[in-house]
Amino acid sequence: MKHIALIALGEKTSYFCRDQLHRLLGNRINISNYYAEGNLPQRIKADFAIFTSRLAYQKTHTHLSDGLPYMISRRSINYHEVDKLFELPAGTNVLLVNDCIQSANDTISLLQTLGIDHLNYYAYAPGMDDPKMAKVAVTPGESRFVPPSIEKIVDIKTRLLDITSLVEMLSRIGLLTYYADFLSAQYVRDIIQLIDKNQRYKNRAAQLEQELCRLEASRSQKTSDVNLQAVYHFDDIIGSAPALQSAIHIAKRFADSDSTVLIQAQSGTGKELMAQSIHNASERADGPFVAVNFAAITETLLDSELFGYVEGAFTGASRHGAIGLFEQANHGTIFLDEIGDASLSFQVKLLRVLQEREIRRVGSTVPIHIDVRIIAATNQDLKVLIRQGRFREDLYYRLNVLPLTLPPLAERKEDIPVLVAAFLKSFFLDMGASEMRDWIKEILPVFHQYSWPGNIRELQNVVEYLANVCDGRPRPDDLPSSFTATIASMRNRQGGETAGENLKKAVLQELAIAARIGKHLGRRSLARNLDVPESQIRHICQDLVKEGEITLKSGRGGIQLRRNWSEILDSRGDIARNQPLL
Ligand SMILES: Nc1ncnc2c1ncn2[C@@H]1O[C@H](COP(=O)(O)OP(=O)(O)OP(=O)(O)O)[C@@H](O)[C@H]1O
Repeated sequence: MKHIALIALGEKTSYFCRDQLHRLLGNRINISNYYAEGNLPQRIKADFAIFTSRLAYQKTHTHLSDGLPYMISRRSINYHEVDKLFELPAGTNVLLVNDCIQSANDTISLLQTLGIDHLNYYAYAPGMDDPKMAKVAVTPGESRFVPPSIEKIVDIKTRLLDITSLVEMLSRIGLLTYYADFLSAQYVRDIIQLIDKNQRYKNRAAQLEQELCRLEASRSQKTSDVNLQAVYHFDDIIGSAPALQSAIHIAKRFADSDSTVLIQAQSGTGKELMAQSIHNASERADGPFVAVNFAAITETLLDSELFGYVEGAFTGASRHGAIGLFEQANHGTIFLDEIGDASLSFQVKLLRVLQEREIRRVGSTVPIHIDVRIIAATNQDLKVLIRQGRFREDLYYRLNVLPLTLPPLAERKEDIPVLVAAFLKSFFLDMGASEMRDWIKEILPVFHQYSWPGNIRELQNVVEYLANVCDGRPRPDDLPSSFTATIASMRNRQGGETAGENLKKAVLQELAIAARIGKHLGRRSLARNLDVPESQIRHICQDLVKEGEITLKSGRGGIQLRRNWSEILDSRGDIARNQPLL
């Protein structure tokens, strides 16, 4: 697996861009993210390094290990956020605020290139005089630099790594053809969504679609290079929890069959891992395994991606046409991931393919028979989508022939140590078993308490994060901020338990001190002496009865010590020391 070091100036950008890479490239590339202000190791080791800005490069490049190839990424605006700008009236003066003047000017050029040119932009960076030209500031995540005269801030959030830089990076690490379709789809979808926001830009959308076609055409010329292999086997699935073992047992039975499988499980639980394992244990193991992610492919591309197209099917199409993913999966397995995200119109087409086992290339009426095993997966509840009218019931029944569910990590926490050990092994090749036990010691109780919404993928990321930021054994406070609430509630509970124990001791000592002078105390006197509510004293007394320390009788002298007062006072701890004797 290729290992990329992503290096930013600040922590926020570092995590933001890392998430962008994860979203675009999935988990087949190992990404370690660093930032100049914080977690830089002495020597950054990886297959390739990408800096998020020239400034990040200038401040950190001395940490690169010798000969490590690198590039400085260009940055692009965040298409999901930029539609906020359409809400500003044409001709509005806006201060474009960024961390340095060059970045501010770059952002202005980018916005103008995208046709968002109905605003009058003035570049601004910290250290400059406030031009007092505008009441509105637009900033990509740098609102802390906005001058005080500004009345309204439009934050278009941290800038993304630019697509052309990502293409360059993938090309330099030899993975461009593998990711080309994914990248083009994601990129073009974002831009088209942006442009759809405003009627004014519809003409440009048409142009972009032609860009889209060119990308598609160049991608399809290279489809023979696409990696069509499933790399995982059942033996790679780590964990002995009964719920997981029973899922593996069922999946192995499914591998013997050729029927359609529907895997329903939370995100990051190993659906693709399971799909690949089924394929590799099936009779189709020597055939291709093709994964299609419906959350990543734009509607415009879907038909040509899945069914292919013939010469002249659309502007920019390759002269020779191209085969689609269904045809590429012939004699193998197609993995339809995130099937819940497929549009209703595409669901109709899919249903037809499932029924007829035939496809037609875009621009052609000739049916092509395909011999493909289908494994679909989703982390959504398809029954709910059906009720909401977002998923076709007939397609659901076509897919749900062999249903498989995978347990979330929260339901198999006993597997956490072995998963952590496996993930650690990929960072510290020579780490022994006892070293691993030692490494996890202090954070394991937190891991057991945490809810793991991102499941195994999240655990994998957390281990990678700790392996990068901690020099020795990680402590709970080293964990990322998603763990803060869990750690706080564990500490509160511990605090509560200690407070309870202390109160018990204090009650016993009060009773012993009174007994020494022949007095008995009731609950009310104890509550008054110790300044706690009587209800709490009642609970404590019930606990002390269970522990055999006191007996409760009705009437005066109701609370009786079972041990001699001197024994209790002799063994008194810190609590009693400051309390006056009666
Ligand atoms: N039981 C397991 N043993 C080892 N690694 C696992 C296991 N389950 C998941 N993983 C790892 O966790 C990551 C997520 O797995 P995978 O992509 O298969 O999950 P998914 O359910 O398909 O996720 P998504 O719904 O987000 O597509 C991968 O890196 C995978 O190798």
